[in-house]
Amino acid sequence: MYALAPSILSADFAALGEDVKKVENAGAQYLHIDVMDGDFVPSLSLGMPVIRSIRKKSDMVFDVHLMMSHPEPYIEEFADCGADIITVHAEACRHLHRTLRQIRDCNVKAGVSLNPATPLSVLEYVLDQTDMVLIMSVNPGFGGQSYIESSTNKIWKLREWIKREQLNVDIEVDGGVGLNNARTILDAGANILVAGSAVFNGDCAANVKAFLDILNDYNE
Ligand SMILES: O=C(CO)[C@@H](O)[C@H](O)COP(=O)(O)O
Repeated sequence: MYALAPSILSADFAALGEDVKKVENAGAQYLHIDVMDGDFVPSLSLGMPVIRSIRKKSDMVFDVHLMMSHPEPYIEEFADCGADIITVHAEACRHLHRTLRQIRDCNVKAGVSLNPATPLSVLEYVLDQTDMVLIMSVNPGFGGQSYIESSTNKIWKLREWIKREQLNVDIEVDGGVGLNNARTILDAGANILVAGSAVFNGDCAANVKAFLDILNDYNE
């Protein structure tokens, strides 16, 4: 399954509910929600009350990306807010294996994210406990950055590994994803594209449709 996950970090926060409806009505399947703590990343974004509010307005898959140091005490509450997938950073968890179990115990899919400098090897003993790997293709914290080219090779290697082990793990890519590089990223083996500025800058319905046209070629 191939999907688009518009990142609300680039939405208009004064009209967030409307922006969410726009991308949902245009056919986006996932909604990427970045939670930033000002410690793991040098920025702050939004938290549980916002997620609860938009959950009432949307049936999309809520893909909650915790860019937080030590997220463990908050997992249950994010699940209760309506997250369908909770992704934590390998770099931010003291006991990653335990945290992934904790997420799955909430009946939510468990994702692991890797910063650009983090090697795939940190996944060696947790890949079979993981529903999705989120490859950060920018250093996390801000929208509108340029795609780091070495991410493509990382995606290839991870897809080969998942195939070799016959696992069912999604690969999501986040940062600098646009219509210009979407096919390269999908060809490398990703199946979920996060896009912030490439969706919300300009006509979001038309932008979503342009991404879905590409993704549909892979869904066939
Ligand atoms: O996690 C992040 C940034 O840290 C992202 O989800 C951004 O929101 C992606 O923005 P673009 O690079 O697509 O503008």
